[in-house]
Amino acid sequence: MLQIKKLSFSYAKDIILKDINFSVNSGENLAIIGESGSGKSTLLKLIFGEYDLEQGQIFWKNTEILGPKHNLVVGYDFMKYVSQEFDLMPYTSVENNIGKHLSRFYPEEKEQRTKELIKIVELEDFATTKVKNLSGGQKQRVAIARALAKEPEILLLDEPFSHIDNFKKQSLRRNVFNYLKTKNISCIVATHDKNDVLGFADEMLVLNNQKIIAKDNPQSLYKNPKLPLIASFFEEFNVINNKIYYARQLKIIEHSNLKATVKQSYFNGNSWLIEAEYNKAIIYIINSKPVNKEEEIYFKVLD
Ligand SMILES: Nc1ncnc2c1ncn2[C@@H]1O[C@H](COP(=O)(O)OP(=O)(O)OP(=O)(O)O)[C@@H](O)[C@H]1O
Repeated sequence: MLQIKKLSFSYAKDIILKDINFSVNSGENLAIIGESGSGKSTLLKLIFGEYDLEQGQIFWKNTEILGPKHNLVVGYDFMKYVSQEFDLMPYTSVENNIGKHLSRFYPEEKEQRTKELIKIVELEDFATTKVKNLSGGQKQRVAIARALAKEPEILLLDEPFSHIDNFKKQSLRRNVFNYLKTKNISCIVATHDKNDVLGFADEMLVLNNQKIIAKDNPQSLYKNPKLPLIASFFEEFNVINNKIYYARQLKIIEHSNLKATVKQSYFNGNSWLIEAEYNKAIIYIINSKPVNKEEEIYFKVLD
């Protein structure tokens, strides 16, 4: 189990994280969300041992994770970290990057393991390509495969699919997260993308103003977002009478005492997002078809 106890950290004078406490079980997938600059990457780097803590402690099982003041080399064998920078060897092939840390004394196993990982990240066609000739998304996939090569006990992923196109994203998420579950590898994912969370994370932690403001499973946080910040991570939402409603919880009807004026309609695949003015504020409603600008509509709120 990973345990974070009373962690606080500042870069120079700016306090980034204050009194952070949480734990992650073996095999658990924890998603960390929060606005840009809320400290997600910093928290991952602290867990990896890249910086010294100002206060608090981090443990993986019985090992205390210590920063550079105490360790000549950053990091531990049981933990891997895929940063937003990837840190690959550009002039070396995909397969050599992935197999780099695997033992050369067992060439057959090394080759088999490398092949297995290349398949997980769907890079079979690029196995012998030099990394410098890959796209950003392909490099990101090499970095993920390399982190998995020696089967860590815990994996830290910073925006792991951010450079990967939408065609590949969903299948890669399934490959990687299912692989981690089968191997009982704990995983912490910092992300802006709800699709990295819904369907994969066991728990979700929300960072804001140096603190954890919510921690629960994604289903609960999605169904009952207590704060606009949490709702905004998932979908377009409205605050009506101090309650949060997703756009799909507002329904246009023939007549009601809630009247709004339409400002814009946006096609979003399954339906249309209607932007309208209600009580001098902008609200969003999901509708099956577009509505003309300046048309007056009535709506009801579904609980
Ligand atoms: N090496 C550093 N030195 C000083 N300040 C830093 C450093 N790295 C990050 N910061 C600051 O710390 C704060 C948190 O940054 P961090 O990268 O952890 O946020 P984040 O939530 O991961 O953001 P994003 O979602 O944009 O990646 C930001 O205000 C950032 O400017």
